[in-house]
Amino acid sequence: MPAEEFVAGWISGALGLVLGHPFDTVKVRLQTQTTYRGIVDCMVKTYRHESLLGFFKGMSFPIASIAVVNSVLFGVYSNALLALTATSHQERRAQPPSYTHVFIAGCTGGFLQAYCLAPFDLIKVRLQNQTEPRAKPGSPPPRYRGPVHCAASIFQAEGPRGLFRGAWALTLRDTPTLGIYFVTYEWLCRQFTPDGQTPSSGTVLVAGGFAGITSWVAATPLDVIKSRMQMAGLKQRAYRGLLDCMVSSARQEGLGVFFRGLTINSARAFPVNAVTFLSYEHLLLSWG
Ligand SMILES: C[N+](C)(C)CCCC[C@H](N)C(=O)O
Repeated sequence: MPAEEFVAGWISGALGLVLGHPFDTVKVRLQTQTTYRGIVDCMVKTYRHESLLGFFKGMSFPIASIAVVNSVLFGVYSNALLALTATSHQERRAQPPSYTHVFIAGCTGGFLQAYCLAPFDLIKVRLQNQTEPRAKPGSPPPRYRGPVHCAASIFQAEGPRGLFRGAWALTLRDTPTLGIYFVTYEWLCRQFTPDGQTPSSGTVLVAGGFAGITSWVAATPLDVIKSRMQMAGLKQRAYRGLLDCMVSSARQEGLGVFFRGLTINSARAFPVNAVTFLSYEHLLLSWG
């Protein structure tokens, strides 16, 4: 099983992640809290109360973990394509796989990465939603002191299953939308590249960026539900399941609730995925 794809996926995931984290924090807060009037309001309040550091809450952990998850995504994707089409990453420019194969491989990668991602994503969302300013004397300490403490507290209170809260919604979110992700990327690359040639860096940036946006647009409704189910059990109300969360969110807040965070998700998706694909392709090219 070729391993370079896993390593390239890890490095490129980490690079994309740092760039996207501030957007991600604003997104999670907008989706799960009702105190903000919009993106700008949330940014201003976060900056005022918590300084720039507020935007980077919960980042050290994703860097180590979500980057590994990205490596599962790209590694499984590439190896699934190898199994389906008997072509390696290098051979695929000359013999491009069909979009059906790309979609199936993307869904496979998406499905497997969702399981690795679930506990890390839960911890990220919980930490991002702690809006207390850092270490102010006299103020009550935040519930979680950091990622390890957060994981341990959830584990203690709810057992290992607690760490997989929202995992089902996450799997439903990621399986089809990562199929869409790779199909969009491949399709755009092929539009701007003469047959059999390697796409230029500019093409990879644009195709990666739009692949990220398309995939996130499709993923946003379930992203909202996922984040809410992950917060359930804390301040927020508890839901009986995914469907209950969907129905009661829509009843209370209208259908618009499913598009919360769409703008910020898209704004984040472009740079993150442009950089992820560019570094992924470059690393694989340079390793021959
Ligand atoms: C499938 N879904 C849209 C959720 C994610 C697709 C893009 C993944 C990328 N690591 C990012 O964070 O943007």
